[in-house]
Amino acid sequence: MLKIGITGGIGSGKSVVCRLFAALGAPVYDSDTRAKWVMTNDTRLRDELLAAFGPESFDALGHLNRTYLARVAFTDPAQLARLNALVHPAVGRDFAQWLSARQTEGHAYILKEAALLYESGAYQQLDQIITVFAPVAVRQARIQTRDPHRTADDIQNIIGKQMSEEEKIQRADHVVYNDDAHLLIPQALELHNAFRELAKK
Ligand SMILES: CC(C)(COP(=O)(O)OP(=O)(O)OC[C@H]1O[C@@H](n2cnc3c(N)ncnc32)[C@H](O)[C@@H]1O)[C@@H](O)C(=O)NCCC(=O)NCCS
Ligand SMILES: Nc1ncnc2c1ncn2[C@@H]1O[C@H](COP(=O)(O)OP(=O)(O)OP(=O)(O)O)[C@@H](O)[C@H]1O
Repeated sequence: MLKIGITGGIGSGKSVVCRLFAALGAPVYDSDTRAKWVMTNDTRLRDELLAAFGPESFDALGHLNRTYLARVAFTDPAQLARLNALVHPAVGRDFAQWLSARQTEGHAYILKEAALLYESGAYQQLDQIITVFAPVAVRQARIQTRDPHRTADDIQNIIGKQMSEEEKIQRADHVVYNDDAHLLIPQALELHNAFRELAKK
């Protein structure tokens, strides 16, 4: 079973592309979603987050205070590094459990979606990497529509904390162009068929 990574900057369209692969039957692990799940449900990690970032990290109902953590982490590289150092290993363990459960289901390949595949080092455990590309202006417009609470500065702040699209394109095995100038479904179908063929070897 092939392990395929899919990455791309904020708003590039990773999740949309992953939904296409899911429609074709591929299991998808969404690191962003699972990161929030482990931050809320892994008691050891919760305690570490509370110790590192204070009681504001969670609301009275025990839900992650994402706005607070985003403000702390995305405006201070040292705090972001601290958050990543706590969260990424927990996501790595969670992914390993998810992956072992997929091994016996007969899939040709699985997808691991993560904005930070290269930055977190997670790419080293994967067979091939797809990066989803969209011009920064397209990405900013998409995020301002999807996340009205994020200002242009907020988005720029996050973009500045992620590897450049150019470097991701250089390092990736495949690029999906999600720039409003290329159709997505043919690109996903072509990769789906290529991975199925590769898995037979
Ligand atoms: C700081 C948090 C709580 C903010 O949550 P919020 O819902 O506001 O933002 P969300 O998670 O949707 O992320 C917004 C955008 O920032 C990007 N992003 C998320 N974490 C990081 C990070 N550590 N470094 C750079 N970009 C990041 C995502 O790709 C996304 O495009 C959350 O991003 C977080 O816990 N990040 C640290 C854990 C992490 O690295 N997750 C990413 C995959 S493992
Ligand atoms: N080709 C497209 N045409 C129109 N809207 C799109 C297209 N691709 C993505 N979008 C929209 O842009 C927004 C960002 O897409 P998506 O959530 O897939 O990006 P992402 O890379 O997963 O972002 P993040 O890193 O923030 O999770 C979403 O609202 C999505 O519906």
